[in-house]
Amino acid sequence: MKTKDFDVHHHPCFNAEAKGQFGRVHLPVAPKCNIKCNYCNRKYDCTNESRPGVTSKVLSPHQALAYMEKVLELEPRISVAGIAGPGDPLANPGATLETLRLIRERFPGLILCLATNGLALPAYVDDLASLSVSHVTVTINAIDPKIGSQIYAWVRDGKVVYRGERGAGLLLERQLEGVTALKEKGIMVKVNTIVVPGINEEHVIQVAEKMASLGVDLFNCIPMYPTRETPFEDIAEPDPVLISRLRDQAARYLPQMRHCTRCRADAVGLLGEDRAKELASCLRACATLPLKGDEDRPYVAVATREGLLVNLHLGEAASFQIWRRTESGGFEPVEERPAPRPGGGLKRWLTLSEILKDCRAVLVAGLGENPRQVLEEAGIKAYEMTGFIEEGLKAVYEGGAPGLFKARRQGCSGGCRGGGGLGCL
Ligand SMILES: C[S@@+](CC[C@H](N)C(=O)[O-])C[C@H]1O[C@@H](n2cnc3c(N)ncnc32)[C@H](O)[C@@H]1O
Ligand code: SF4
Ligand code: SF4
Repeated sequence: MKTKDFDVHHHPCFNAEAKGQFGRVHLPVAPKCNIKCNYCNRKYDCTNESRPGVTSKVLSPHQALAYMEKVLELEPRISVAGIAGPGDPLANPGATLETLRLIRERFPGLILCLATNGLALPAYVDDLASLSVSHVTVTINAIDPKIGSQIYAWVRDGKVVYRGERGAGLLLERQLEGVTALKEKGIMVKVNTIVVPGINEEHVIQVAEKMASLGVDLFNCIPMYPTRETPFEDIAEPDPVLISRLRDQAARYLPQMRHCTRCRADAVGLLGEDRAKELASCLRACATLPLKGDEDRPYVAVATREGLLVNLHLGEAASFQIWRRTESGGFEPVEERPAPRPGGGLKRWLTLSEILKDCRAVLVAGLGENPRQVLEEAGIKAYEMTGFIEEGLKAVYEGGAPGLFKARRQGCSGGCRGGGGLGCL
C-alpha cells in the first residue's frame, strides 16, 4: 500500500526485508512516564549504555527538527522518524505531537512512528491519525491484571496513582481500547511483550492470541534486559532458546519480529548499524539550540555574585547578568536585570520568564523542579553548574563539555558496557 508520500513497507522494524536498506531515528523528546515498569530505568545522559530508555540528551520539538535535518544529511537511508522515550511519548503529549507535526510538515516522505505503553493511547489516536502516523508499537506484557501487577509498580492516570491489580487492570483496559482504535484507523500495530522469567514467560502466548483477535500486525517478544537499580535487576536475562520457542509458539497467532535490537531512545541508523555514538555530539549540539526555533534568543542569563563564576541558586539571585556572544566568538556581559522579588510562588517564575524572554538559557548553581518547568515551557533552558561563566557560555552556544552541567538524572547506572552490549531496542 502506498500512503501519501511514503511507503509503509519501508519500516525496518515492521518489515525485516527493509532492514538492510532503510533506517530509523528515535527523537528523544519525551522524558516523563506515566507508569513504572519494574524492569525499566530511565536514567539518561549516558552515551555508553546500550539499552532501552537511555538517551544522551532530551530535545525540544524544534531542536528535534534541527537534529532530524542533520541526521538525514549524514544518513539519507533513514525512512522512519520515531519517538520512543526516554519515557512515554503520550505522557509528554505536547512535545510529542508538536515534534510529529514539525517533522510531517518538513519531511512529508518520512514514516512517523511511536512506541507507547498505551495508558494514554485512546485519548490521542485521532491526533496520531491526523498526522499520518502509520506505525505504532504498544508494549503489552500481560492480559491478566494479576500478572501485570507483578510487572508494574504503579500507574498514574491524571493525578491519581493506582497500584497492584487496579493499576495493571486500568492499563490493560486502555491498551485494549487503544489498539482497537488504532486498527479502526488503519494504523499498523506492533505489540512488544517483554519476557520476564518467572513472571510472564508462559503467559506471553496468551497475549499473542488476544492481540491477534484485535487485528494486531506484528508481535515482538523481547527478552528483558536486567537493568541496574530496578526491582528486576537480579532476574537473569531469558535464555535465547526460551525466546525462540516462545516466538515459534506465538507464531501460531501472529507474524513475529525476530530482528529487534532493543534500541536506545536516541537510536539512529540502520538496525544493527547504529550510529548513535557517532551522532552524539550532533545531538548534544542540537540540545543547545534555542528551545523554540522560531524565536530570536541571542542572550544567556547568569546567576553570579561577582561576574566571574556561576555561584548563585536561581531563587537567591537578586539580579541576573545578561551575556551575549560577540562577533569574534568571545562573550561579553551586556546588562544586569533585576530578578522578581521572592515569594508569590508560580507568579514569580512566570515574571522571571518574561524578564528573560530573549534568553535561550539561564546558568545557575541550582534550582527546583517547578521553576525549571516554568522556564523551559517559556523556551529558556535552565542549566545547573558551578565554575567559570565563560565555560558555561561556551557549552551553551557551542555544545560539547559533557559533564560540565549537573545531570537532571545522575549519570548512568554504573553498568556501562562501553557501548558494546546489546545494540538497540
Ligand atoms: C523505553 S520504552 C519507550 C516507549 C514506552 N514507554 C513503552 O514502554 O512502550 C521502549 C521499549 O523498551 C522496553 N524496555 C524498557 N526497559 C527494558 C528492559 N530492561 N528490557 C527489555 N525491554 C525494555 C519497553 O517495555 C518498551 O517496549
Ligand atoms: S512505560 Fe516505557 S518508559 Fe515508562 S517505565 Fe515502562 S518501559 Fe520505561
Ligand atoms: S527497539 Fe526494536 S522495534 Fe524499536 S526501533 Fe529498535 S529494532 Fe525497531
